[in-house]
Amino acid sequence: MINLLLDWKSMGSLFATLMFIRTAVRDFLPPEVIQVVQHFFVNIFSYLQPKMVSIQIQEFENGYNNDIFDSVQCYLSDNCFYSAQHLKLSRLKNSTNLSYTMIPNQSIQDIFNNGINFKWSFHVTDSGKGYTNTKMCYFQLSFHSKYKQIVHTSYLPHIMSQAGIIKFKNRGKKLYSNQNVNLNGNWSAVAYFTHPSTFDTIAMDPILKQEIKDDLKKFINRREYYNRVGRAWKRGYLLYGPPGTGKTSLIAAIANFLEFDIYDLELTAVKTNSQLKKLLISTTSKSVIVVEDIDCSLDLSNRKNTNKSNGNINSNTNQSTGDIGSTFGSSVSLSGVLNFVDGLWSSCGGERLIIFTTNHKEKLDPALLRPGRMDKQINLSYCDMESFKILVKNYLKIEEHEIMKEVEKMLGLVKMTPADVAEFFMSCDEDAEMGLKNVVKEMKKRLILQSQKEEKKEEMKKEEKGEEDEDEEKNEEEDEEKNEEEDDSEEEEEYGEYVESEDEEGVRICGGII
Ligand SMILES: Nc1ncnc2c1ncn2[C@@H]1O[C@H](COP(=O)(O)OP(=O)(O)OP(=O)(O)O)[C@@H](O)[C@H]1O
Repeated sequence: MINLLLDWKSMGSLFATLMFIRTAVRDFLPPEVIQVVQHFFVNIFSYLQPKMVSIQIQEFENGYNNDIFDSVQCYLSDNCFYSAQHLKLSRLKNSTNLSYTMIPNQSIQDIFNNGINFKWSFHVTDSGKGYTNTKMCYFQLSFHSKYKQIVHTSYLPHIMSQAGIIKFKNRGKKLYSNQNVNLNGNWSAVAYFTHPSTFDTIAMDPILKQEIKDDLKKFINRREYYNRVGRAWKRGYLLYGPPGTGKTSLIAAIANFLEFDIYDLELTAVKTNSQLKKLLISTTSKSVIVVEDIDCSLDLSNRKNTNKSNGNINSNTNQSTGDIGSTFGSSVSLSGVLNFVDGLWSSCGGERLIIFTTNHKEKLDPALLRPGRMDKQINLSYCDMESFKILVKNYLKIEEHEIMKEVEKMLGLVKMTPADVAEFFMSCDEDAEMGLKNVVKEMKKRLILQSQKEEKKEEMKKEEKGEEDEDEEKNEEEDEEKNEEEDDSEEEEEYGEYVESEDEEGVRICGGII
């Protein structure tokens, strides 16, 4: 007790001394000296403090979804359970997976490479401009400046590749957007929503549309049939056509029609065949598995080479064989992909639709296209009048218009994708006349460009042909000269020099030696 009193007494006198020194310094030292001293202490403190770097990853960049944000979100959702204090628990429709997600202003630690500590925090602000709402979300990564290089070369790439896999597992209907992720101020890697695209909003040939719907209905009602014939209950679709013709929209329409979840398989993020296998087996029944831009995901045209070296393309026993994904830093082989399409998950039960998309069908290996792997190939092409009418009805809320006659004439001459047309209709605020006029204007512009291009091509062809003709003439002349020389020398050898004369019937008669 006495010691404590003594301590308090000494503390009191210490404070009194400090106050005295402070007053003395203020009163007697010139302000310039005080400033220098202050500066000195600030420098010392900042030097002693760890130098932290922070990186902000925003959900939207220039109005577009930021892929990195998406990946970080997926990565952290799988890692936040052990380190966050407040969590949100959710589960996808039709899924058995539980998912823990963070609440705004929470931070978590992520230990990388057995010891490097990274701090992640999640924030939602009202000031930013989101794509569909005014909330702006971002993740902040903080770390010591000495790890800058590691973050750039190892940690962020690690997150991206992990996210590719986690995303696949959890994505559900989140394939197309994460717009509703922020509506309640929380984030969730497994948030899903329904893409508004339906068969009614898709602009395509009505007969083809009906055919697809019938095919899908038949497929989902055939459990018994698939069981009886001993086949996996799956169906493979290939959607092909130029960009902007509605491949992604059709996938959403199919999923909505069947009420299936969608899994977006990013093949480039999958490292090995066995990983691919695990991912596919972990998909739930009643799902659509999508591999977009298959020609860009893997160099599938290499199959022939692979086949030669392997002898057996469908064997999946050797991981190193058919390692065509290696160019993309992944070792998923064509055999892995083909096995997957062939019904690797037949043991899982439940129906699955596998949809591949490509802008370049001609680049795909025939092995991937054969029936059984791709049961249905759907070509989505440029706008024809039928699909144009659907777009007019959906966007402009009209069925007929005088200008549509002009459009009909031009559609046969100019290539317009449904996405092009939709863009013009979107920007006219439902003013039908303005929308249609803008489309016609664009078509005329394209028509002029198209004819200019064709003229140029014609000219180039003519020039090339002219050069070729000249070359040919030259070659012919040279050949003739050569032949004549050869003939002369041959005959000279046999007969010596000869004279040439023609008889009455025009038959050439070679004279003998004169
Ligand atoms: N057939 C269509 N019917 C209705 N809207 C369409 C159609 N095609 C394109 N669109 C519109 O254009 C946008 C882009 O289309 P979408 O992404 O489906 O095309 P895509 O063929 O998948 O393109 P990409 O090959 O570049 O992925 C869609 O959001 C939709 O609004």
